[in-house]
Amino acid sequence: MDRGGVGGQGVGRLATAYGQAIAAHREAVRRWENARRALAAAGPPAPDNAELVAWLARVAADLAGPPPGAADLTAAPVPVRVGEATTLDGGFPVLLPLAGGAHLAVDCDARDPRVGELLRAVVVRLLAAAPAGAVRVAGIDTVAFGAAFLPLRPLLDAGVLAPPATTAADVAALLDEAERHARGAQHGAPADRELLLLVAASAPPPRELARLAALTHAGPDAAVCVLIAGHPPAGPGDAPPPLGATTQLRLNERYALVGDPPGQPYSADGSGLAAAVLLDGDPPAASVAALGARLAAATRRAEALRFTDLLPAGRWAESAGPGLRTVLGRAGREQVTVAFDDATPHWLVGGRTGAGKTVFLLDVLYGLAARYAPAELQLLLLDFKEGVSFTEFVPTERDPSWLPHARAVGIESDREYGVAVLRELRGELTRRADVLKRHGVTKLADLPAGVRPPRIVTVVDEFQVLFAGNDALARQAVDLLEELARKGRSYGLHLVLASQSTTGVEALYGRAEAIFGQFPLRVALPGGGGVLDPLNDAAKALGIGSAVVNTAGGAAGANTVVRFPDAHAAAADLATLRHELWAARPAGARPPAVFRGYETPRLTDDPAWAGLRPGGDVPLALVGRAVDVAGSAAGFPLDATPGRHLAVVGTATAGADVLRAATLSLARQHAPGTARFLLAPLVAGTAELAGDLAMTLADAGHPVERLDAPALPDRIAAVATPDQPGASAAGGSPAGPAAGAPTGPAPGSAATDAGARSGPADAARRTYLVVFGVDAASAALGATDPATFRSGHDDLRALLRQGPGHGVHLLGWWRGLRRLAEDLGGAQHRDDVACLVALNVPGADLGLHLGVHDLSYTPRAGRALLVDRHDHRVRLIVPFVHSGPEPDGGDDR
Ligand SMILES: Nc1ncnc2c1ncn2[C@@H]1O[C@H](COP(=O)(O)OP(=O)(O)OP(=O)(O)O)[C@@H](O)[C@H]1O
Repeated sequence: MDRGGVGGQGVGRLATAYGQAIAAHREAVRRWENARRALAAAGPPAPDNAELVAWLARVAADLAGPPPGAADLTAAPVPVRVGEATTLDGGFPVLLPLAGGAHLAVDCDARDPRVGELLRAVVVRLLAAAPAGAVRVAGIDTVAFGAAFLPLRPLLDAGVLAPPATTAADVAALLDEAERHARGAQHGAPADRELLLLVAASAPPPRELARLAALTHAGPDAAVCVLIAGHPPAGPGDAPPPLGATTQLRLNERYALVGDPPGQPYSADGSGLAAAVLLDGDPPAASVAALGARLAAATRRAEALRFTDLLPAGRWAESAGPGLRTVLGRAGREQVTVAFDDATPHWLVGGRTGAGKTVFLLDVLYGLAARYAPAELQLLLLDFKEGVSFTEFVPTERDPSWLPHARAVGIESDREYGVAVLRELRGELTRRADVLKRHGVTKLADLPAGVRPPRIVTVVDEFQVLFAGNDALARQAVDLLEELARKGRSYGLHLVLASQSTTGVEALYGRAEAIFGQFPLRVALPGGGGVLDPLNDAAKALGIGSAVVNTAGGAAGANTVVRFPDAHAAAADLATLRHELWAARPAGARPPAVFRGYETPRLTDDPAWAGLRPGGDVPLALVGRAVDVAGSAAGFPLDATPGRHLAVVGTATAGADVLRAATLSLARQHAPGTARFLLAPLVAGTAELAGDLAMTLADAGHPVERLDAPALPDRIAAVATPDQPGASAAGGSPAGPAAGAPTGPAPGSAATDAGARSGPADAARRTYLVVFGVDAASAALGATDPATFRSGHDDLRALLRQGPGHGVHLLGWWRGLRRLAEDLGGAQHRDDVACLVALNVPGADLGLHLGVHDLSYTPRAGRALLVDRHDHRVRLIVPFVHSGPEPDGGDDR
């Protein structure tokens, strides 16, 4: 049994001593030393034996070292038992160095049952030696279709063993993954390395074998350990690729012959261990099951991602100067950080509905808000769909807290709101460009900390809605988006565009590339592969709670699969954090401006209402809330210019509400007795509203008259021109209350008469003629006076042109554009009513009436278009509605 240089007698004694030592780990070193001393006493050891002694001593020391489950398999090889050597003096365990850059090859494949058993035993021992989660196993079995791995089923169930690769394509994909793993490990921090144990139960085809062989040369930093069976193959053929750092086993009928382990040879001449080895059999099924259960439990524990894991140790501790960063989740055991910076200034996020888009955004937004103070970060949050994505961040009756970074939040937004947000951002961009210029720098990051404005992250959920109309509004959105995407990077303006569908986005007038080329960071949630390159199908296999994060514009090969925690399931943590941040808000911080698409605003709830008081120069007729970022009140100043009248147009009954809001807001700007109101409820259903309105106005001390259609022409004639009797405001000898009028001139009106006659330009002396359904009076207005040949229409037109000059304004609701145009006397007179609120009027008709060819307006419930022909303002508004209790007129100031 004397094979090579290891002397049989000496080895026998050493082995016996070592065999006993291994049985009692803690005793190993001491006994080994005893054995060595005994050997030394017997004479100088042969050089070969000295090496064996050294190596076995180290093995023994190792065994006495880390307890099971604690070995670091990527730092250095660990001794793993493969069987028992038999000598004349008895047996001793054979331990081979594996992992830490050392590998194993067996010349027979797993069709020899001993090989399968050996591979499984080694897999189990390596897994048992390392901490849970530190080893991942991938199997290759192209010969027996994975049969070699069947007994390891509990490990498969535990998620530490991948389903074996059984076809050439599977093997190629597995090697791709292994090579990526190796590259990642080589560039990653040593502490984060996970060992990939590649187990080939048979040698793969030559190409793949060459790749497998290359991995054995990659060194310990690659964190790969290869166990390959069927190598080198028996029989003739091309020389197989040489393996690096590998212990080679050869099987004969009964035994295995063990080659020299890498770096720790048994022999001087490469002949290996001079003892036949009986390989270990399968590990007991119960042990495999127990190991699987232990690893599965540990994996569950390790993988339980909590929302709080995303948060930093301290709040608002980071500077946004170089960019914004937050932890999104984990890839394997590694934390994944995402950034808004020069490399990834904008993000594109895709995922089918229910894929976790809202959760993803909440994770990111709260993660950022916890890291950066509001002076470093602001948020504009815009959602186009029905849902609750961003309601978190705004105060409600139940929870008054808000996220202090949120500047504006749009919930179920209109496209117009979206464009308003983009316009606001462009304004910000221009302002920032000035600041940068003044400081002689080209990037926000280069500004001194004291003057550096916050970075602004704008999230647009379901952004494709912006382009849905293929109209002027869509074109504006595209223009704005392109400019912001292009320039935002330098100015600290970042965009997150999220969508459940990128179809329609292609129709970006050929500018999709120009826009999305500026979005290097792509996040594909389940069903969101559309944001990746067409050749990149990494999103196909995603489950809820994971995403492909790609920093190369979606290109294949730059994917990281990230798991992120379920923010919905951590509502209490979110609320705690929000309250904490809210409590820390800077003094004077204001809650975000909120636009809720479904809301029906009431005049008396609007902050502008509270600010109205008598004494201003030009009274303002408020009609609704603008669809803009600030949610400002929308209205018309009614000054002395000809044409300062209000026409509300459309059949929608909201027309009456708009007139009511305009009337009440005007009344609030007049001291009692300085304005009078002539109310003509001509449309069925408006009498009650006019009655209530009259009562409210009278309670506030304003003279009110009610008119019916027949009385209207005379009153119009009376107030149309300054020289008409009764033209002046505040009860200047009105014809008396019309039928059913509840009030006459208010008490005290006589006292104001003198003032009313003091001059037509006196803004404090006004008459407001409020007609609910001017079109209903067309017969009465059309009638001609047989003596003068003047019709009511002539007087109406005189009023429109001359009335404002002496304080008389018409507030009229027409139910059709044609009637309005007719009453005005044709298109050339359209400026005679300069203030228009269009309700359900087709956009094309409105454009025609106004002489504006590219007017984009789609009539819909709860929206109106405000047009002021004098200052060329056209904007979408949400008209004030009348519901609930009456306001209390002008007395509650
Ligand atoms: N990381 C996660 N882990 C576990 N469950 C998750 C995770 N992310 C999301 N979910 C679950 O998936 C469901 C859908 O999530 P979410 O509301 O974010 O989807 P969405 O894409 O915004 O849907 P929609 O577009 O229809 O509003 C929720 O029930 C949520 O709890």
